[in-house]
This record gives sequence, C-alpha cells and structure tokens, in this order.
Amino acid sequence: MAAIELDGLTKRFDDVVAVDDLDLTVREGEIFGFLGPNGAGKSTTIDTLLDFIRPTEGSVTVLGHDAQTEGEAVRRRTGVLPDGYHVYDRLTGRQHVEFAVEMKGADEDPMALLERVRIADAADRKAGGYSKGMRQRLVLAMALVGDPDLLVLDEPSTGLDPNGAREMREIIREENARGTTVFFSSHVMEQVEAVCDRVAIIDDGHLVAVDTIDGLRNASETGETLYVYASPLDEGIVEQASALDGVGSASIQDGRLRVTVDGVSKFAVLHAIDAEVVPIQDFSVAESSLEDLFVRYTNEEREVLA
Ligand SMILES: Nc1ncnc2c1ncn2[C@@H]1O[C@H](COP(=O)(O)OP(=O)(O)OP(=O)(O)O)[C@@H](O)[C@H]1O
Repeated sequence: MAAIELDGLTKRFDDVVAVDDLDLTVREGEIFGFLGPNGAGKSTTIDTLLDFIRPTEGSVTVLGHDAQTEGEAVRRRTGVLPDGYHVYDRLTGRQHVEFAVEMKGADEDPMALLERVRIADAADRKAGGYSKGMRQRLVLAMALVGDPDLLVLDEPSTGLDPNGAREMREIIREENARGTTVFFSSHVMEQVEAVCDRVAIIDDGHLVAVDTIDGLRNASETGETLYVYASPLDEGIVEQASALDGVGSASIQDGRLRVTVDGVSKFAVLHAIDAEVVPIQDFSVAESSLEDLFVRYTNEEREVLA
C-alpha cells in the first residue's frame, strides 16, 4: 500500500492555481523529499494530506484512507511538524509532550520521546529559553506521540545551523528505521540529498520530476561539472565556452570557469576549451549537486511554459 497517493490533485485559490493536476505516489517506508522553490505549492499539497485544505479537484489518499472522508484516521496515524509551529514559552518541554500525549489519548513516556529528539536533558526547562533547534525538536517529539506511521515535516531545516540540520537528519533516519514513512518538504537541497530515498520536484504547481537523486542526475544528463583554472577569464571566454558542443552552461565562479557537461565526454569538452577557448592550467570535476539539478529542472519547466 502507498503511504501517500495523490491523483490529479488540483487546488485553486480564486484565479491562483497553487497545485495543478498533481499525481504522486510515496511508498511505505520511504524518506521522500518534496522540493520546490517558494510558492511552488508544497505547503498547499501538505495541507490537503491532513484535510486542512480541500482539493478543488482530484483525490488524496493517505495510508489507505481518503483524506477528506477519513481525515480523523489520517490524523491519528500521522505526525506533523508544521512550517509555522510555535511553543508555549512558560511551559517546560516535558509539559508540552505530556499535553500532546493526553490530547492523543496515548500512554507514552514523555521522557522517552524527548530522548528520541535529544532534548531530554532540557525536559524541565521552560521552552521559552530553548534555541530554535530545540524548539523544533520539541514540536517533533509532540508529532511522534502515538507512534505515527507517517511523519510529515514542512521545511524541517529552515533556520537551523549546520549542526542542528545534521541532528535533524539523524533523527529523521532513526525514525525511518523504526518503520515510519517520512515525507518532507524543503528548499534546502543539502538536507534532501543527504537523507532522501526519492524526491519530487514541484514548480509553479506542476510536478516536474520524481526520481532517486541518481536517477535525476542521469535523466538530466548533468552528470558532471568541470572547474577549469585558466587565465585570462572574462565574459568573452564564458561565451565561447558556452557555445562548445556538449556544454550545458558556463560561468565564472570563484576565479574558475565552471562548465556543466551534457551527455558528452568531459575530456572532449576539456580538450575543446584548451584548444579553442583558453589554455587550461588545471581542472577539477564535481558531480552535479541536487542544487544544480533543481535549478535546471525548475528553469526548464519555466522555459516550456513560456
Ligand atoms: N490561502 C491562500 N489564498 C490564496 N493564495 C494562496 C493561499 N495559499 C497559497 N496560495 C498561493 O498558492 C501558491 C502556492 O503556495 P504554497 O504556500 O503552497 O507554496 P510553497 O511551495 O509552500 O511555498 P514556500 O516554500 O514559500 O512555503 C502561491 O502562489 C501562494 O501565493
């Protein structure tokens, strides 16, 4: 059974089409990244999963339940870390979790949940004194009450420092290892690349890609990026390099010529740069990051629509 099944999901707000005919399947047990630039439709999609927003057209099925007619069953089995969460400054961490346990009619030990999100040592401090990362983990502990089968995280790394983001990734992995499907939205590519089995990219309400990160790399043929050390480097050189066969894009970055290679041998491109554009002093090769892929997919989509 799929953890999430969107079938022709469309949501219009007056004349704004926030989500347009979205088909998407998230399998049970996956860590699934839902990527898109600001305003792409991520939060709107997430809100339909929990029946906070009703689709204009299409259907949403979560853990085998219809999100509209069986919303309560969905919410019982789903833990949510919302984008705009807040904590009560004057209550302790433990009190927050106790409250969530009571609300869900569960019988879990709040301390065990706080341990899972690694803030047990601050359990009896007031949440008003927690850092942003601690507050977020506290809300995550509340989302974990009732042992959800699906965890929905809306932008879980926003505003976290690198340590906080890493810790969040570790917690996500641990929860997944306990058997929980994780669906999280993000525009922080690094976060998604490090932890996801598959990703979907959405732009302007449309689904533009669904695949593993390796699959996206192969499909977009942006297998590699070359960094070429040469002198002189100027816009004329960039223009000449862009025009070479097999070059996706060229730019100057940190004093190097950055060239993406599209479906041809990198050596052919290096040779052409050296022979026809500028003598190469040195070079390095990097695999495309998800960030490159993301920019490419979302830009292509805009070009198609233009
Ligand atoms: N309640 C609403 N009324 C009118 N328009 C809305 C409403 N909610 C969202 N939209 C519009 O729908 C589109 C998608 O918004 P949404 O918040 O789903 O994007 P997002 O991908 O979550 O963006 P972000 O990364 O900025 O949170 C945007 O154009 C937004 O302005």
